[in-house]
Amino acid sequence: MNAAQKPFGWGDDVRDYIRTIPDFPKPGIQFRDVMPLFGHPRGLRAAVDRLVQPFAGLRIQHVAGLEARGFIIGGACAHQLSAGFLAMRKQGKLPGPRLAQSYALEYGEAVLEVHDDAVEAGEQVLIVDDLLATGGTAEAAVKLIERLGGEVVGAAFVVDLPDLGGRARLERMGVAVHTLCAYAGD
Ligand SMILES: O=P(O)(O)OC[C@H]1O[C@H](OP(=O)(O)OP(=O)(O)O)[C@H](O)[C@@H]1O
Ligand SMILES: Nc1ncnc2[nH]cnc12
Repeated sequence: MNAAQKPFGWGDDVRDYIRTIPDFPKPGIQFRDVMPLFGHPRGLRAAVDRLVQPFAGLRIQHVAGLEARGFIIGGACAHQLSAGFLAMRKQGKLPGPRLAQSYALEYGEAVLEVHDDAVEAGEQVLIVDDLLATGGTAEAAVKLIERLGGEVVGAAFVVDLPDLGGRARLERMGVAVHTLCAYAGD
């Protein structure tokens, strides 16, 4: 039985539906693949419900999803919170006037961009992504939202890799971090 066929119960650990692929995309990286969780009918529902739970009842105007897997789970969370969806895109994808922020990844470097009219001053934004590693991507998202005048109410991730320091890095910036599971020590 593969993960998509196994029934998902409310008490289940989301890790049972996340696959680890060694040495992807580079030797030494343990790639935590959330797609079996997102591909499971009740797994996706459980992930969304658990991610938005601490933020339900807040006045959130936008969920900012980080390209690319953050678009899947962030779009679903935006719908659940009756918020708009804000696309934080990799460089070169946005057609209109935009702000850019460069950052370092666990395995490379990149630039995140957002349209310069995507957030009104004072609007509250929740950041959502599949995984928090070094926190470089999420830190770039926080900086872009704040440069636009928005307020980051929190950042929610399915997976935390605490050994890579992302949670501590975001918390040092004053961001409330919510994660559903962690992989540490390997
Ligand atoms: O905390 P960090 O060290 O910044 O790493 C986390 C980011 O890395 C992955 O995205 P990736 O850049 O691989 O893009 P993808 O979703 O397009 O595959 C993941 O989806 C996060 O966005
Ligand atoms: N170990 C990892 N698994 C999946 N996505 C990642 N993004 C950064 N590090 C990752």
